[in-house]
Amino acid sequence: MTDTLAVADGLVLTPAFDVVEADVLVDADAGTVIEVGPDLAAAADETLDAAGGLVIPGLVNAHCHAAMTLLRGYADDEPLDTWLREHVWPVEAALTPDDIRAGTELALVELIRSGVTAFADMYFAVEEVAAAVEAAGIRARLGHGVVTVGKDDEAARADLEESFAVAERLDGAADGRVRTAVMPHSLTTVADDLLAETADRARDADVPIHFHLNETPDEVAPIVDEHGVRPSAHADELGLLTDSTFVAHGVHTDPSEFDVLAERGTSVVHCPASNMKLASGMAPVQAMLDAGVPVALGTDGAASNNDLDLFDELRDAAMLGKLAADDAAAVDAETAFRMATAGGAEALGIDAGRIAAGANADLAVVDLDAPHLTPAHDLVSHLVYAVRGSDVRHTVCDGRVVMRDRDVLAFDEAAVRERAQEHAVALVARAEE
Ligand SMILES: N[C@@H](CCSC[C@H]1O[C@@H](n2cnc3c(=O)[nH]cnc32)[C@H](O)[C@@H]1O)C(=O)O
Ligand SMILES: [Zn+2]
Repeated sequence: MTDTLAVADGLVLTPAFDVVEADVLVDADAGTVIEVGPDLAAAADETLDAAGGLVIPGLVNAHCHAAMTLLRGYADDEPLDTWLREHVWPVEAALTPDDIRAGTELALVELIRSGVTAFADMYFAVEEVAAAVEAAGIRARLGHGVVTVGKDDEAARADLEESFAVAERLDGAADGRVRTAVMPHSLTTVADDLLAETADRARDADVPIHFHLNETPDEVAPIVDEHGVRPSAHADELGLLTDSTFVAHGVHTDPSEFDVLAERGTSVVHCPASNMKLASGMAPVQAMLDAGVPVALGTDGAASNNDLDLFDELRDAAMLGKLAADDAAAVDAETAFRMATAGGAEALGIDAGRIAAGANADLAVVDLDAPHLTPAHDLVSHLVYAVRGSDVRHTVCDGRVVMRDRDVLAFDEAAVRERAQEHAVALVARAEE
């Protein structure tokens, strides 16, 4: 007999962006939605109370460095280049796998609490990240970040090989909830010959590629100077852009690049908070969407955000998108919400982002009973402009409840926080020795 779960008595956001009163009946074994409709709770084995709430597809955080929660608030108010080279990288050099486990568990608690059911992560000690994801019960596209600048040939080669080894070893882990990608850090931090090799081998192994693209002007000028083409064209010449590739940021991207990205079907993951905090710039999100570029949403790491609440990102994306386009109609609520759901699913190459019969049962229940969500003229507007991560009451992934009444089931939250705090303090002390 199948094990069923009913998300009962709430409102449900449909794929057409209508809000209906319905129960969601889930096959907990298969991890899929059986039916969306009235009065489905009576026959279910287990019920999740959604009364007073809105059931939404689980959010997808399509660009993250989860373990960087350990560096939250460690080095603020610096531009990308100094922030990375003078502050972040020296501390990261002292990271241990245990640190990464502790930081990732903290990130997972934060992600699940704000209704995220899938995320992409670029970091190292990816075994630890995968083990934490397996325990947490959500989905992820994981990869080892490769940086070759400043390394000798042997160290650079080892980093690249690790990226492919991780992608092969961990793909399909956690009952298929963990998928992988190869993740060269960016076009300016990985040598060209290794980028070309990455593209070739990724195609042969059928593994997606994820990297940072055009985050700052410093990532554009050297490529234009050396190769005479924009970075997206250069990436395309190297063979890096396919429909399974997804790139982070795309801030300093011009219309010729929109065409390349759209033609290849490469998704851009917009990270508005990180882009504002590091003063990287405003991504031309509406223009990219108009040109047919698939756009998703991400937080980036907690050290440049400084939290992992994707509802903040929704609001920031809508706001910054208007400013960038000089148009209040740009990046409207529905557009922003699609980026954080179906857009993220497309970027990660997973089936998610909608609540409908047959779809993966990845969803969250948002409490609507709050002063900042009153009155309720338009709930899609609320999701983007007014809901906070802390409004999420339950999170379900793959048909299983991962948070019930704000209690993340896989972890003892107090212990996770304490462990992260201890690891963060010891890490910084070691790095600054
Ligand atoms: N194996 C590499 C590590 C790369 S992981 C991915 C890297 O991206 C860094 N990172 C985090 N946020 C950003 C960003 O916004 N832009 C570029 N890099 C970032 C992060 O600190 C981490 O070092 C090594 O040996 O250094
Ligand atoms: Zn990043």
